[in-house]
Amino acid sequence: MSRQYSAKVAGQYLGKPNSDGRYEVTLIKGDGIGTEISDAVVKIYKAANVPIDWEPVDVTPSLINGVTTIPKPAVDSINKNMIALKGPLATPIGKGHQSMNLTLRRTFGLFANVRPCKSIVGYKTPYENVDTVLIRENTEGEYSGIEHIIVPGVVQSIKLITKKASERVIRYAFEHAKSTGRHEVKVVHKASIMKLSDGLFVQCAKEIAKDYPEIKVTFELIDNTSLRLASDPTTYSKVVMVMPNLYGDILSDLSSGLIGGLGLTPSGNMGEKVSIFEAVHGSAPDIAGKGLANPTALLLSSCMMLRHMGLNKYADNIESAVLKTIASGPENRTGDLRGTASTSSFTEAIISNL
Ligand SMILES: NC(=O)C1=CN([C@@H]2O[C@H](COP(=O)(O)OP(=O)(O)OC[C@H]3O[C@@H](n4cnc5c(N)ncnc54)[C@H](O)[C@@H]3O)[C@@H](O)[C@H]2O)C=CC1
Ligand SMILES: O=C(O)CCC(=O)C(=O)O
Repeated sequence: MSRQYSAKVAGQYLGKPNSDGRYEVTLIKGDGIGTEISDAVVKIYKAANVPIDWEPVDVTPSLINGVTTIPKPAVDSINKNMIALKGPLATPIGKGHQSMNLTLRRTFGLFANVRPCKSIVGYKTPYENVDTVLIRENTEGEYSGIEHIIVPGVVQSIKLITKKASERVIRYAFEHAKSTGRHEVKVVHKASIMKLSDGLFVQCAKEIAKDYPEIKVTFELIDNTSLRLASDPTTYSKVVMVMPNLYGDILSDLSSGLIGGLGLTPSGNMGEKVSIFEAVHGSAPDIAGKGLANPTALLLSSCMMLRHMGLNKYADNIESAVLKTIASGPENRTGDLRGTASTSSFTEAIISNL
């Protein structure tokens, strides 16, 4: 029943267990539904006897010299453990501090955001056998945060694309394809319009592809990819998609919609030394505090994390229990999956299926 959500290709996990064979993992519970879904993960890990001790940290942002900054104890904990599980962090719209999600990715050089999306057996949607893998450049592009007011009523936002960041995420995508048996890397872009920025991304891919003659490389305009994903996602089943930041953000939400929504899709932010695993979704303020949140996406992200740490048997056990629970019927599913379960009754059902 294992779905093998794995992201083990970039920097290897260098953490070591203590003398009792246990690992320390930094836990950022997050905002909105973050506490509810993180508590579900902690409870399930305890029941599954996963040899992990959580180190919870606070990432409330502070502005130091006008720069959004992560509290030092959180930075120290992540640097020490080299691995973290993160709930969603809310970002104010059109004002306020910069995104802490992006700040974490930049601070720890988490250059590749791996977002797999696979149909859940037993939960029917109009799309069957979805099995996509999308890798999003995670440190620059449209999310560089370089914006100016030129004159009132005219603003400029700079999309920064560098050879260095493009090359490392594209190489990661080829390595990922190689290690997971996917035979094609599809570079998603809009170089017809952004001839220089996306053009550089495409050019880097053409160069790197020469090092991987066994992997086919193809190129597709982002608008075409959106159409084809919504028409027949199975054509992407043997493919690893790689793309600049914003495209990856949008296409991964679109992909979630194909299999039942944001409550289901995991991700891993991969760096050379540190990696942080989190759901694709945000803090869901519309359902926060109501016991309605689906913890599946964070749980599957944690399974990616366990496999990155080499703790595969625990990942398999938890993942199987989650999928079995969802397949067992609407009374054991949360409302986003047209079910009647609360976060806590869903969590108990998973525990009984471990
Ligand atoms: N990586 C992160 O931490 C991310 C954070 N955000 C932040 O989250 C906040 C809210 O953003 P939204 O646009 O509302 O997106 P969202 O992903 O929080 O919610 C979109 C819709 O999906 C539902 N949903 C999401 N996760 C769910 C879950 N686990 N179970 C059941 N339903 C779920 C929500 O109820 C809502 O209807 C914003 O402040 C945004 O900046 C958004 C995306 C990613
Ligand atoms: O911080 C945010 O709100 C954006 C995060 C984001 O782009 C994502 O995780 O998909």
